[in-house]
Amino acid sequence: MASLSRLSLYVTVYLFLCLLANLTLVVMFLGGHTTHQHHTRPAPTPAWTPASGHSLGCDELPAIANLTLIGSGWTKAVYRGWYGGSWVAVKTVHTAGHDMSECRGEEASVCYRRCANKLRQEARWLTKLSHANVIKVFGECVPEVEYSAGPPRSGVAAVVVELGQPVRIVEVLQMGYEARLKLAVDVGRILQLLAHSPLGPVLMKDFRREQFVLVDGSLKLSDVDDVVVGEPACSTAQDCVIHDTTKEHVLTTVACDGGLCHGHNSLLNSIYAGQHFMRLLLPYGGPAALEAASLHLVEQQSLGRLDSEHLHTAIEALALNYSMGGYLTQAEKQEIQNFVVLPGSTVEGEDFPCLRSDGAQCVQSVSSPAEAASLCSQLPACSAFVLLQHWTWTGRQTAVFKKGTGKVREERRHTLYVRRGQG
Ligand SMILES: Nc1ncnc2c1ncn2[C@@H]1O[C@H](COP(=O)(O)OP(=O)(O)OP(=O)(O)O)[C@@H](O)[C@H]1O
Repeated sequence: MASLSRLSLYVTVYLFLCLLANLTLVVMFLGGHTTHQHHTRPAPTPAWTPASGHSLGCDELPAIANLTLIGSGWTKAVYRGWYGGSWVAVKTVHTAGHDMSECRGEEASVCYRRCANKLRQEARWLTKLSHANVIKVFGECVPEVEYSAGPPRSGVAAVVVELGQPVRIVEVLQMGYEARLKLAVDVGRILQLLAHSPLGPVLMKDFRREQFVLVDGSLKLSDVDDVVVGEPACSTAQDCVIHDTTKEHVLTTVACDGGLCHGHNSLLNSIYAGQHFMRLLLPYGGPAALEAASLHLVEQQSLGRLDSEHLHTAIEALALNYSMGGYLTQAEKQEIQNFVVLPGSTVEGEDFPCLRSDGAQCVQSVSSPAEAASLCSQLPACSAFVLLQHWTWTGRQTAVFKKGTGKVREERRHTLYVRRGQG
């Protein structure tokens, strides 16, 4: 009964998310722009590339073309713009945002300056945190001038950064296992960075998906204006208690040592990351043999038993296990003996659909020819498979499974394996 009501809760949440996603699309359509599709490339503006190392400043800001608002939060309004042949994101003060509208008692210019300083501080922290999973800063312009509202132009505080796309739950849920595993590895690396950053141990007070963006399939930290640098102060262990998200139950306590709660930030970031990412990214869709380990990892994380360091190690180990096929049994590894190998050959057609992939072809990455042989043996329709010269980010090779070997032809870049007694 309990699992039935949990199931109906999941279905309701899922339907709500779908509805939300559709509404968002309608709103974006009516608004005349999409937040994630790049428009046709405009003509190049001044010679500049993100790799040039040249930092953009107030002089370059007016030359950023095709500005479109792509997102906003409490403090910032973010635009996409075109500069020197590349798309960039321009962060500005959100003049209609919470931080500006909350300070009614003060002069607008005072509030604006506070927000502009927050922008500048964020640019500094992003630069100091420099990492493959942190958005790159290309320049900033925070002039000491009077408050001036509107899109980025001279006189407006702005920080130019690498452009990403928002992390949308519906899209994440539609990703294949390997793409989700990549994001989980990225979360682990971001947690590790925050725990041992050049700034000291950093806590993301407001750890939500909105604080991250996707760039070419990688997760990157993009919003660090609301972080705490350094562990909280304490006088007894009681000050170092970590509660669950409802703030009602004590999850765990870290040591109070030398007046600081040691490991507090690392543990709390890990708990938040479990709720907002790992729960969605890890448990399902991978090899059945990895499911139990993945579920255990997510559970340990939510209970506050895995700090950032341990989570990072565990997720890297999981990814390595996946890439090497460490989960295969001896019997599964032996299946390859039932196949004949034909290097430089392929099969034309003979495709069949399967649960592992979309479309008419059965395509999947494999850790080795032995894993492909084992998978083929488990599929009643399968009598051969072709290994392509294509490897995924984990180093696994792409295999195409075939139902017959009617038309075998030469193909230098393929290796054909035919089940004995077939064809
Ligand atoms: N580099 C980027 N590329 C693309 N979109 C971005 C980028 N940075 C931020 N955004 C989008 O703009 C939104 C607002 O940006 P940001 O989170 O920095 O503002 P904020 O005012 O600090 O938000 P919050 O109130 O959540 O703290 C984000 O949720 C994200 O969707």
